[in-house]
Amino acid sequence: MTHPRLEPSLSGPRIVPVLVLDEPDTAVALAEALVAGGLTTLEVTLRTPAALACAEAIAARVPGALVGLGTLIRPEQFAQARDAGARFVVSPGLTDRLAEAAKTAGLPYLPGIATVAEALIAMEHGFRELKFFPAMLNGGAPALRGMAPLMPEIRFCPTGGLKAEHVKEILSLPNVFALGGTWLTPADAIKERRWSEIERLAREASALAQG
Ligand SMILES: O=C(O)C(=O)C[C@H](O)[C@H](O)COP(=O)(O)O
Repeated sequence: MTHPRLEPSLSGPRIVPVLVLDEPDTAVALAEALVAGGLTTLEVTLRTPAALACAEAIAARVPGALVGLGTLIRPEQFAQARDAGARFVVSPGLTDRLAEAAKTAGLPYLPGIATVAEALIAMEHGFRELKFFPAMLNGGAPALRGMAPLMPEIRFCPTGGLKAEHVKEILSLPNVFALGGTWLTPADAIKERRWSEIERLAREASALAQG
């Protein structure tokens, strides 16, 4: 059995800002800047105590944003993500217990893989959309190109070490449906509430992805 997919819900540029958030009002302002810059699919990482509240606030208050939760590393986090209104979920790696929790939650799920063997295990669980992580450490575009003929039904979202200069090459690969990263949301820009700078970074990334 295959799992529900994220790719059909994506709209606009195939770039997913990966967000580390501390407070819901700031999260909403940041998400508004990203959406204004054209990036509408947002991943809130479960790395901070306020992450669930931040994702919930974005889902409720930022029209046009498709919000997911990332960094799910424990099975119970899948139900928490669903209850917070997440439309997709992401993990840095995959275990049997995470796979079962993802199937129960029923949300589109991107399990992280770093090797061919891990991709095959994810396929055995029925997942066809995978996060390739950390992408640049594990070979970047050439590694993805190498995996394409082996498992043509797998669609990847690489993250980890990606910057604006990687966007064009990576999105041109046949087995990549999107890519993600934190480079669009520098921590100092968030801290100093420089929303126009974030909007500009988002607009530049959107143009690269569509060009
Ligand atoms: O595993 C998770 O859920 C993560 O949040 C990992 C992130 O996708 C990367 O850490 C991206 O981070 P950068 O390399 O700074 O772009």
